[in-house]
Amino acid sequence: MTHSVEVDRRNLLQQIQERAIVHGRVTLSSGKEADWYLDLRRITLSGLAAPMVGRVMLNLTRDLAYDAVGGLTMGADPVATAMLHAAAADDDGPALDAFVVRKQGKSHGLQQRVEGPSIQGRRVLIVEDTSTTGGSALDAVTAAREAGAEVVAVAVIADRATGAAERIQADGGVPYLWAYGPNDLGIS
Ligand SMILES: O=P(O)(O)OC[C@H]1O[C@H](OP(=O)(O)OP(=O)(O)O)[C@H](O)[C@@H]1O
Ligand SMILES: O=C(O)c1cc(=O)[nH]c(=O)[nH]1
Repeated sequence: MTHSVEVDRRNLLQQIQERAIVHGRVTLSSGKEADWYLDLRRITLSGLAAPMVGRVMLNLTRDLAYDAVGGLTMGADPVATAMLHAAAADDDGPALDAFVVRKQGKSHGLQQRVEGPSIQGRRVLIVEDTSTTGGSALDAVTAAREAGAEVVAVAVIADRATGAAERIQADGGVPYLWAYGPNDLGIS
């Protein structure tokens, strides 16, 4: 089956608006306070929406050359695997591996921080479900570089327009792409 990028983008946005936006006072990962929250796990772990996430994120990053995708567990994990499956479903496109960056290195087993097929010497994309300060994505950028990868960019489903773009570009030295911003989501 072929999928229209515009239809996917529209349908995914509708899913996010209907199911993931939560209004109310919340404390964020960074310790900052906010008046709204995006629970994108309701989207990336949805059987209906996850395939759209994969296709929209592949399309968003179509001009970049990379062959593995991952980020800081756990928000990034279903984004990366959605992209892996979307790439696998496309007979014309190249295969894509996924990887998981642990929040801390493991102290037993192989004691790795980055799990999955080796990313050493490979061009990789760092993903997130959403970014606020960009700190989680930057943590993953650093871990991927320490594992020997070349990071080509960071891409997120939804950006909150709270400084992540500037920080990732300045401190990470890579482009930052997002599929939807607050205006798209209807939040200001
Ligand atoms: O840009 P930042 O300020 O780093 O915030 C964004 C991060 O916050 C959320 O994860 P959270 O830390 O809640 O952990 P989780 O992925 O384990 O749910 C989200 O999935 C991002 O990883
Ligand atoms: O900054 C965060 O922690 C954060 C913001 C948001 O909207 N959604 C989320 O899962 N985390």
